[in-house]
Amino acid sequence: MTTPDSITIRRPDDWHVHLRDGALLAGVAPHTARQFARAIVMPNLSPPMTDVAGVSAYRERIMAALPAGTDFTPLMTLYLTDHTDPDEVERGHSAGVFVAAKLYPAHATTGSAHGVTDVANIMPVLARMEKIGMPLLIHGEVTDNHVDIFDREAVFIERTLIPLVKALPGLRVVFEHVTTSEAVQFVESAGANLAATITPQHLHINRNAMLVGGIRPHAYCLPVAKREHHRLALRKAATSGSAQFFLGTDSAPHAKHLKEAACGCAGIFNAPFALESYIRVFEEEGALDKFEGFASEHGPRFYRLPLNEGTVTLERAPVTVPDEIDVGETMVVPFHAGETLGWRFRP
Ligand SMILES: NC(=O)N[C@@H](CC(=O)O)C(=O)O
Ligand SMILES: [Zn+2]
Ligand SMILES: [Zn+2]
Repeated sequence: MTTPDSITIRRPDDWHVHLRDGALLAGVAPHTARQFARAIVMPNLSPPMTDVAGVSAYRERIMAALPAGTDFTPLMTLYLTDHTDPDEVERGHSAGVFVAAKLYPAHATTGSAHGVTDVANIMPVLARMEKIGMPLLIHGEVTDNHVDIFDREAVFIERTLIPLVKALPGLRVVFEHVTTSEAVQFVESAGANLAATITPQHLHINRNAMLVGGIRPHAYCLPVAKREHHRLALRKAATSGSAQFFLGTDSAPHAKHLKEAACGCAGIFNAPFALESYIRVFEEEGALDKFEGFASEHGPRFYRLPLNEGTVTLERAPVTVPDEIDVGETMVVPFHAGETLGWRFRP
């Protein structure tokens, strides 16, 4: 229901999030569990989550880190390496331990050192995933030193995605955190087996936010924010009503001192005000009626999971995002730090 003062939607899910582990987990996970019924939890821990036992134990740690009575379901993922065994993938999927597997090109992003060096190495795994209907989630950037960092997503489409989709047309693929008009066009032209997640930061900022007036590490994530015309293409895709685009925050907290450093970490912590951030985009685009599809319907349909029961409400009210958030052991600077957003989340 949408009124001028509030909007109530089916409970949403976050289809791409980093909940971290160890000392950070208990400070980070409740922010996601407060807003979302379910979340696709990324496996790029140290060491990465590469087998059934590891993913299963991580799931237990997540549940143990949440306050008692929290109604939240982590949807776990497997981290693919050059050595992943197709039988292990199928075993974990049929046991319900992981719902999807994640392809990180080696050295593309945070925690990807053990990723895949060449997609050719995992073709038997991907063929098995196609057969059992298990989604493949992709960080879509090439890592070639000769390719400019702002072009790495577009080049990945040409070099890797197009051949992959051609070789395995039945494989269901989520192109994660898309940042370019090329990615939007590719997804739209690829058909129903392809979908994409879009983060709040890539809807709000272009690369100027990171580089004008000084270097701003808290606007740095991967894939890096691009030119304005790309941001506009992403806003159009997210608010279009197309079932191929859905919510995935890519909330990726790093300690403040690790971002404000000579070599700062990639990742933006947006979980605490994720829905407030997204809804502002839908409002600005005159597309509040498309918000529920993006946040609560397109994702579960692609993953072939039931839609959530229950609702959440966002009401118009000024909400100021704190400069820093204590996640237990350390402080993290959230996305929109110090800004006032126009909506308040009500569970
Ligand atoms: N998005 C990021 O900039 N960082 C993510 C990794 C990722 O999703 O690529 C992280 O784990 O920190
Ligand atoms: Zn990524
Ligand atoms: Zn991510």
